Amino acid sequence: MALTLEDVSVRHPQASSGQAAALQSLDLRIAPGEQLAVIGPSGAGKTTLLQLLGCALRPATGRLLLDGQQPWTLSATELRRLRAYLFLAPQVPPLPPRQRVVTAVLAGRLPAMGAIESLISLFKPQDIPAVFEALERFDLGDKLFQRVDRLSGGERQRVGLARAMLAPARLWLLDEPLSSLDPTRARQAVAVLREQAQVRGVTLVTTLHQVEVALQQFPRVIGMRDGRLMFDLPADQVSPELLARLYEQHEQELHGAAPADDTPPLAQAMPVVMQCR
Ligand SMILES: Nc1ncnc2c1ncn2[C@@H]1O[C@H](COP(=O)(O)OP(=O)(O)OP(=O)(O)O)[C@@H](O)[C@H]1O
Repeated sequence: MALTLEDVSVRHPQASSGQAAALQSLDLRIAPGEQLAVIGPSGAGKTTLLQLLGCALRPATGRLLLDGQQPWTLSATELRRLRAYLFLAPQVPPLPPRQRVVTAVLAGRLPAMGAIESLISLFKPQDIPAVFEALERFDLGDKLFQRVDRLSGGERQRVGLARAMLAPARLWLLDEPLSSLDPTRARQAVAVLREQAQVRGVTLVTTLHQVEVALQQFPRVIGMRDGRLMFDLPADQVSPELLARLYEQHEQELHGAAPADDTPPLAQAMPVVMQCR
């Protein structure tokens, strides 16, 4: 899927009137099948950018084009059809705690299913081999029939990523997909995601706090700060000076520490958006 942003600004509906726009005058072009990482300090607008691309938030000004179409000018039916091709994975996957892993992963297929098929899938999982294969890619084949609430945070996050393998999407938007993974698992997960995106011709945009992973494993890296694009470069052209400027006054985030998060634990565990419909 091709993505174009022309002078786009975005405001969160809940933002106070004095609050600056979360995205400001963004111009961006992403070709079909491209893979890129978005980095920047906490509050830079990375998640907002994914929400915009996933049609969860609409531009306040400017134009967003997905495969040449302006989603917000489409009819409700056409928008729903377009959203079926978008896979937006939040940092904390919204997995129902009592659900079996197999059902949770199959939920990735829901946008391609009719109502009756969806219901059947909920009670009698279909195509278990495809789910097993998806889980195996993330080293989770033995968790197929495990309950979601018996998984560790890292396992849950990988189940959320395995969902992408079942989704009929042409655009994967992954928000901090590695935040609960150790460095080895993180690298493996990125390798799987990149390989599978390439095989399927899927465009892949991911936000990352791990700057090293972004630079070493992605061909194109976007640096954001204060809702603006600071740079958009091939990874090998992102210099230490650029990074120092991007993370000025947030140096601990550049050097691997997760940003301080004062969100209460319950709110962190709340589901956000997995599939835009
Ligand atoms: N629901 C919301 N209502 C109002 N303002 C919001 C909302 N979500 C985010 N913002 C604001 O929008 C700006 C961008 O936030 P965003 O979550 O996109 O940043 P981020 O780069 O993803 O940060 P982090 O790395 O901490 O996840 C911030 O100033 C933030 O306070």
